[in-house]
Amino acid sequence: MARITLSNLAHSYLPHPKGPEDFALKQMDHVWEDGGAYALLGSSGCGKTTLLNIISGLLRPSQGRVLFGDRDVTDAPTAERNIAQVFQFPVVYDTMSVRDNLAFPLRNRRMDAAYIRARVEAIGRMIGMEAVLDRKARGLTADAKQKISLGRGMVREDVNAILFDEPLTVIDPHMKWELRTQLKTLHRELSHTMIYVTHDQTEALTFADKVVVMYDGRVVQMGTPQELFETPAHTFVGYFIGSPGMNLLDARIEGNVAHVEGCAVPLGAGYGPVGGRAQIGIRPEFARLTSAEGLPVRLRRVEDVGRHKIVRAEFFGREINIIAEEGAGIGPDMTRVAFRPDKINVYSDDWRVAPAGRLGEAA
Ligand SMILES: Nc1ncnc2c1ncn2[C@@H]1O[C@H](COP(=O)(O)OP(=O)(O)OP(=O)(O)O)[C@@H](O)[C@H]1O
Repeated sequence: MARITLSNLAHSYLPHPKGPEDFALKQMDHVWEDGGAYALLGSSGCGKTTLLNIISGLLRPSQGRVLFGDRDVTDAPTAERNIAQVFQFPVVYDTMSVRDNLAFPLRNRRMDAAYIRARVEAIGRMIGMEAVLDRKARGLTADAKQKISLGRGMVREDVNAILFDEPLTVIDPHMKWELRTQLKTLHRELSHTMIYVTHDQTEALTFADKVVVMYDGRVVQMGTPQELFETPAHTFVGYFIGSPGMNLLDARIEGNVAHVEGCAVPLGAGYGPVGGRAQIGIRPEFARLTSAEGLPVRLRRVEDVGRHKIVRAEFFGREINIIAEEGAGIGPDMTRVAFRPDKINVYSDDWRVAPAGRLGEAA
């Protein structure tokens, strides 16, 4: 197992890139700590697969170095990197039994037969296929075949890292939850470095200890699910994570007050001058409808989604979402929305601005 360092890395698929827009991965430095469970989260086309393929050696970066521990592997082929990779669609040998498919990476490395038998049975149990180990893979559903691919990715205990590229796309929703939980358990048992690529925030937040969010070829934040929720470093993180995402409003910041369309919104901290496009960001969970204080809004609709309600309101042509308790009464006089000051984040040109000091603290 190894710590993986990406140093001064960038990648363009073009032979002669002219500017940043020609790079699928913009210049980055990033470290994946040994034994971490990471999710790599971002929307389609942001560079997740490119990054994964550079780590596994399927792709050589056009700039920068890849280190496993202290070893520079930038030019090392995939086979030398000791990486297991699970792809979006199943890769199984149809003519082999489930057992032989699972045993394949171990037999390749000439492991002891008794060890292979025990290990394959343990993995078979983990993916819920112990009863069909001796069946041929041919004729199994796509779902079952993908479970074999997952099992094969995890069968070796001696790999540097396991990379999963949207591995649950073809798995049915119930099994998805179960496999994700099992992957997490397996991570705790084996402490492999695992990098799990997904564009699904639920998958990312339930699997990973640290979520790496990518946007437009860059890592915009690495953090725990709680950090991504409470202090999104970039407006994309605020918008992409959460359901609905963070509310963003253009503002002028003056110390501990944000001025939004002529209304003063108290902030939980003081700020120095905020340049560029200034915005405040507030999660719908920390906004509430009131009749007396806050920004004047027009209620558009209320969606009952089980444990809570999502209130869609409008403020000067922009949507503001509010999450209200299931039993909350929403009367016709509730035409204002107030924010929890300590939960408001401030952004300058999409990047979070650190407060100069919390209220009540020395700045
Ligand atoms: N082989 C390639 N040749 C040229 N451009 C490519 C190639 N592979 C990817 N790209 C481009 O690089 C950018 C990043 O693609 P990548 O597949 O890494 O994104 P992704 O985040 O994994 O997306 P998805 O979730 O859709 O797989 C995209 O603009 C894509 O069109």
